[in-house]
Amino acid sequence: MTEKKEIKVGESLSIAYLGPKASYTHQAALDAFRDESYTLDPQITIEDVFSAVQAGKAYRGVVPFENSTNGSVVFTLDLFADLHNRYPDILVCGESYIPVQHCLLGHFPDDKRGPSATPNTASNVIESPLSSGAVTPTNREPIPQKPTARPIGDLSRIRKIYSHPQAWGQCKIFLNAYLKGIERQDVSSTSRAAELVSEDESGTSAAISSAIAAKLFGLKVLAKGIEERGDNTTRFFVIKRKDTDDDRITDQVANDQEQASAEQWKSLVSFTVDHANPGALAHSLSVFERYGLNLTSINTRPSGVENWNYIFFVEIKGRKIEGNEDEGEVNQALRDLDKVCRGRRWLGSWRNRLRDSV
Ligand SMILES: O=C(O)C(=O)C[C@]1(C(=O)O)C=C[C@@H](O)C=C1
Repeated sequence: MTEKKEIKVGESLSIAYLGPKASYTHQAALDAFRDESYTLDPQITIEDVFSAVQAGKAYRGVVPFENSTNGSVVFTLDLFADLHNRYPDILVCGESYIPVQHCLLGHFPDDKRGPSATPNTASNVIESPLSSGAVTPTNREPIPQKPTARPIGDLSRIRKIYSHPQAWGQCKIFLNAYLKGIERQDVSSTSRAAELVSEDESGTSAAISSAIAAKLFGLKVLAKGIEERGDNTTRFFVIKRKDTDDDRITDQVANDQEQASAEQWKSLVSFTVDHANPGALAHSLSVFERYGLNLTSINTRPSGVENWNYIFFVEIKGRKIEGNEDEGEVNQALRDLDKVCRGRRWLGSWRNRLRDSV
């Protein structure tokens, strides 16, 4: 996806993304903003991306939203839930699908590293899933899955693995088979994990990250394609501030090209319901059916108001038309939703990119 923008001579627009360089979000940012007039600006956390866009320091932001194997990125959903009203002007204005092939990155034993780089003799280090019992049927897993990837190097010295929390769930089978019981540490991104391992003098840590990160941080690929599904894909959102000047231009151009194809668009809305009222959620969802709007995803997060109350995120096929609140199916559905839900927040419309990439 490539965004259009009004080009002002000499101006470089900043795109905030979850960094450091070589994160999957970096790849998504490169995919969405190919034009050289954009400057990609790595941030430490997903929240920093929201803050930079909300504060107007960044023209756009790129954040992970969901993974095809491991589901929603809850950090991002919580920022959209915005329980403390810190990001009132953030809207989604684009999406990007990036195939995610994870590698285990680390050091080979012959790397010149510190004295502690001695083999880990802990009995819980599994060298082969086939001989180790890791694929033995159990009550919990009667048909155990075998990892599709095998280590290229020796993993016996690894004592700690770093990665982004989303990655663990995408590589469960490999980790269970070859690195069961090894300490795992969550870090802010997979490329940050690679950076930390590159700084580890002992040579006994590893990262789940990308092959690009291996090159950037000078690490060895100890195993490749360790995700459990070959079609593993993460979806990223491009976010903007709702009052960004260039939107009018972007939307206008898009409008001319696609007047008749609301199907080509997706929209996100969040709402809360009165949990004491039976049917409150069903009534809220029925407004989309009423206007023939197909739902493409539903998520929930705790509402922050009361335990066991939720904020619902609904994604639909269709586009909100700005200006005239009574025009178009999405506008009408939102008007009806306001009558049945407790509170609602509009979170944007953007071009559907699913068919472009997978
Ligand atoms: O850590 C990164 O490299 C990211 O860009 C984040 C992220 C995510 O949050 O889903 C992106 C893609 C992968 O699914 C794993 C991690």
